[in-house]
Amino acid sequence: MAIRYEFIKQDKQTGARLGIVHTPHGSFETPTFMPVGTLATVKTMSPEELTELNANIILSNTYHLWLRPGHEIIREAGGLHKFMNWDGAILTDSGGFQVFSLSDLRDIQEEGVHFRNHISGEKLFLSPEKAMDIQNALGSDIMMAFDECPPYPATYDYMKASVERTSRWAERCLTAHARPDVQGLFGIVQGGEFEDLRKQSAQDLVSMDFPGYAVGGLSVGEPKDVMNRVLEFTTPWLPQDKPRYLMGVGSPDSLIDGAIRGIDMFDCVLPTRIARNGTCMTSKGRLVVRNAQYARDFGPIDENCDCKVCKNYSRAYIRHLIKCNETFGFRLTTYHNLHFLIELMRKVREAIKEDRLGDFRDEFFESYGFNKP
Ligand SMILES: CO[C@@H]1O[C@H](CNc2nc3cc4c(=O)[nH]c(N)nc4cc3[nH]2)[C@H]2OC(C)(C)O[C@@H]12
Ligand SMILES: [Zn+2]
Repeated sequence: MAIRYEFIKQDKQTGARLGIVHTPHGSFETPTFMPVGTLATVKTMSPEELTELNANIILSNTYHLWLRPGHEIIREAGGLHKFMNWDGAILTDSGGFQVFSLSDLRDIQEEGVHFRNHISGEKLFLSPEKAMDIQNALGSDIMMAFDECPPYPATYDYMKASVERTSRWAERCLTAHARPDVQGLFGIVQGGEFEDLRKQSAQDLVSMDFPGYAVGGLSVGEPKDVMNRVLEFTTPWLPQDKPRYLMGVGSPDSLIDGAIRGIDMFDCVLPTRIARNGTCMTSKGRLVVRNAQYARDFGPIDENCDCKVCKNYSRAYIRHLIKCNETFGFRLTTYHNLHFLIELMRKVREAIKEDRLGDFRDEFFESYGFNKP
């Protein structure tokens, strides 16, 4: 079996679950946060540092690797694990979202999507079969079905037609899947904020019996209360014995609120992206370390953090590096932000074990400043 989910327990205070996902490249406890490595690298981090951070699964991307360096090169290299020297688990997104978020001149047909390469401008075509061929070449442990992530907001009629096409595309992905023995394929639930369409999408995909399910079409600009409401009426339609993955979600409050609503896996570019402009996540909220107020601050980014960055480097030093555009500065803020989110998910799992995730949420939100009006 490529991917197997082991349900361990549900938190008594909330809908959060403790589980383990087993993959051909190792097992990991859930809920978990997955660092994003779009171009076969989690920007500025080495595989050894990712292991040191206890990152056991990372993301990469069909669309981006198809364009550069080309999936055939990665196939010849022996697959993505070998190419990037990463022996943990890898999940690849299918390109569905990237085509819609990065490219213009999109023409969506039943067969697939015609669009323009966002780098060279050349015309390209991506279909369920092509997306599966690329992911088969990459050899990721978890592959995503090729779907449409509709723009937010979208009309009911547009969303209904899109959900029905995404379900037909999911069927085609299952047919085109070459290695179900070593690669797990997740279906992606769509439907926007329409409860009946989310139910229809989930039921369509569950009837195809995927080894795992993603909730797509969120973190696309909708307010957080809309995301939370959509999760509340979507996750109950997903099987308890399969992993649930909320795509593109990464702020600390959304991770906790997603876990509370039954989500097991999360990914987002947020921690690594904001690190590269000198913004850090801390137990007291965001800290923009490049700001002048930290020029003579010789304390750590976060005095409640035990990461090697907070143990060995000061805000003043990191601010200096960032201001001088020194790569090492971005490595320090990235390492700390990834540690912060990975450590946050460890605390969430601990709270589930002790049936107190609701209390943990209140304490964390208070400290981080989310409850401030
Ligand atoms: C907060 O970071 C911004 O928000 C985007 C992440 N939000 C997101 N929602 C997603 C939905 C889907 C989906 O429905 N289907 C497939 N296949 N993949 C998806 C990937 C997704 N990622 C980041 O993407 C950009 C770079 C636009 O800004 C970031
Ligand atoms: Zn730290």
